[in-house]
Amino acid sequence: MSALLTIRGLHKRYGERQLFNIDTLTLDAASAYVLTGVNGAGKSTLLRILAGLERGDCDSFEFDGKLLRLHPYPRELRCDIVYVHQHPIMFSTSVAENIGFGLRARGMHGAALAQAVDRAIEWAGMEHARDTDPARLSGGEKQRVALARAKVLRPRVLLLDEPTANLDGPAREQVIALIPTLLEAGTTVVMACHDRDLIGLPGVRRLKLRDGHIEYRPQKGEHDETP
Ligand SMILES: Nc1ncnc2c1ncn2[C@@H]1O[C@H](COP(=O)(O)OP(=O)(O)OP(=O)(O)O)[C@@H](O)[C@H]1O
Repeated sequence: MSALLTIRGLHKRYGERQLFNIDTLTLDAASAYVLTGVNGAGKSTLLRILAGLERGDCDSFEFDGKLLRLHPYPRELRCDIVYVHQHPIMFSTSVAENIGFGLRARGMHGAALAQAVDRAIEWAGMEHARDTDPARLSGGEKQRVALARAKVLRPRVLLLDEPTANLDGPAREQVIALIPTLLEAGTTVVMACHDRDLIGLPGVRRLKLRDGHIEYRPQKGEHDETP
């Protein structure tokens, strides 16, 4: 496995409070991780820093073999690293428009755009709501549209912030079922979560944010049983 992203000395402060000071964070290409930690440990903040949505400082930052700065955040990384919020915000247009928005912004149009949107809608199982205003969707459907909207951009890294939070029953299971297909596409996926079913997905490695540091944990079921 080769490292896609390596950050050394990643630190974040809010005023006097040091939220974390991570020696080394390494994400391999085409790999899946869960990021666990107690409420307030800084999981969302870490993902948002990696996506350039929040400022973080570090000693060195390497992505795909290139040494980059974390701040100001490199423009080209916005295509490669995509963050999906646990309560995604969408335009009050249609599911199809929302999924196509990022591709249009990148210059795709015509048949290629229509085909990519169709495939993403099918992948998310949202054919029934293609022309529906996302405001009318259930929480699980919104999350699936948000995943499709991110996947269609074909990022190298997808950062999912509590993708199953506030979902239960079939809605939760449908979202969990989509995750392995993201991995098959060769994307590196990092999921901040407390969901044992996500943590237990085959091949998913565990990172735990504790006391401001990252602990690399064995995969579920391999060496220990701690959550
Ligand atoms: N803009 C901000 N200013 C000051 N403190 C902040 C700010 N944003 C987040 N925090 C604090 O940083 C800490 C980490 O927040 P974060 O949302 O990253 O944690 P988390 O591990 O994702 O928590 P949860 O599991 O509850 O979602 C929290 O104590 C939060 O209150």
